[in-house]
Amino acid sequence: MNACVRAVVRTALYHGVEVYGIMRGYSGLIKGEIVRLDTTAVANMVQRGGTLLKSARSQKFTTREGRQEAYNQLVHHGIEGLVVIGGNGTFTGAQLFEQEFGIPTVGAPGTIDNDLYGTDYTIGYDTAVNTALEAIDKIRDTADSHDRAFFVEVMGRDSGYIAIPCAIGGGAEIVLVPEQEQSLESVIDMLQAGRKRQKSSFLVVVAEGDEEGNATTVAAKVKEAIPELDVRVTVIGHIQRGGAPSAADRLLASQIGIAAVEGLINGMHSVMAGIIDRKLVYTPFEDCIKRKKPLNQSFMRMIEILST
Ligand SMILES: Nc1ncnc2c1ncn2[C@@H]1O[C@H](COP(=O)(O)OP(=O)(O)OP(=O)(O)O)[C@@H](O)[C@H]1O
Ligand SMILES: O=P(O)(O)OC[C@H]1O[C@](O)(CO)[C@@H](O)[C@@H]1O
Repeated sequence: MNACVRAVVRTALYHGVEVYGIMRGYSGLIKGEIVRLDTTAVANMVQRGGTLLKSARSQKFTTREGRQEAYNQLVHHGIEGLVVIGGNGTFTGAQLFEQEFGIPTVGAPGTIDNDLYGTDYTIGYDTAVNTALEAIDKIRDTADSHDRAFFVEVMGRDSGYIAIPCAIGGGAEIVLVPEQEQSLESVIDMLQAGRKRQKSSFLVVVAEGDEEGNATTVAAKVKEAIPELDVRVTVIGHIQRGGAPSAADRLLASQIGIAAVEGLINGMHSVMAGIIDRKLVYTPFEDCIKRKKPLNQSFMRMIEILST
């Protein structure tokens, strides 16, 4: 996020536009936690994880009264346009806010989950995948030397975008994702088939939102069905949300930050800046919120082939 904030600030200043940072998202907007940002405020930030603006959820912004207070703060500070970084919820709020109060807003896709329509990748996703994969590589050493079956849970809320590259890159036998139904019986069958082929260790990547349950639940059910299997569970957790951003994320965040500000300056509003097939695109919030980014089915096939 920091790399995106930095790009937004520097682009605005480059075009002679005054820029303010709003602390803690809509919550800080309502409370007037608004600070003027100059170029030094974002110096030494491109390589840092997290966000200097902090992050918070705001129940109050979902109410008309809360949004009125937010608007009053913008008027008070003379702010005429907004760049919002976030996911579906952030854009839903921004769209409503713009409809009610006419403040032009451009969005930047900021979530590790990569589940946003209108961009191939979201800011933070590549870093999260690399972090999870690094952990999986280490887990594999134990799986291999101790002949164990590891069930590794990765983040992604209701999506399997993090799980899939982790499964392919981590050499997993099975991946469980919310977008695709896969019965527990089929998981058990695949593990049994592997055992018949004298396979001694297994890696199953489970997206946290999978229909069959989280990694702990799935592992317990598998253990019940195959008691001989030495089963372990690892939940990778919030380390996926932090750390220095990858090169790809720094580049993406910088491109999007520039595009968001230049979009606003050029009169765009209620759109999200994204990159599709390496090209900059602006997608209406309406589509980002309502449409689903389809899962690449060829990736699922790859896992099946590569685990043979
Ligand atoms: N229906 C809505 N109306 C008004 N504001 C909303 C609405 N939904 C969400 N928001 C505002 O947007 C904020 C961010 O939404 P949310 O918590 O869903 O995160 P997000 O942007 O989807 O990112 P992520 O879930 O990936 O962290 C909420 O705290 C809330 O203030
Ligand atoms: O830190 P919290 O509030 O528990 O949220 C965790 C969720 O946020 C994300 O990290 C990003 O949306 C999801 O992958 C995860 O389900």
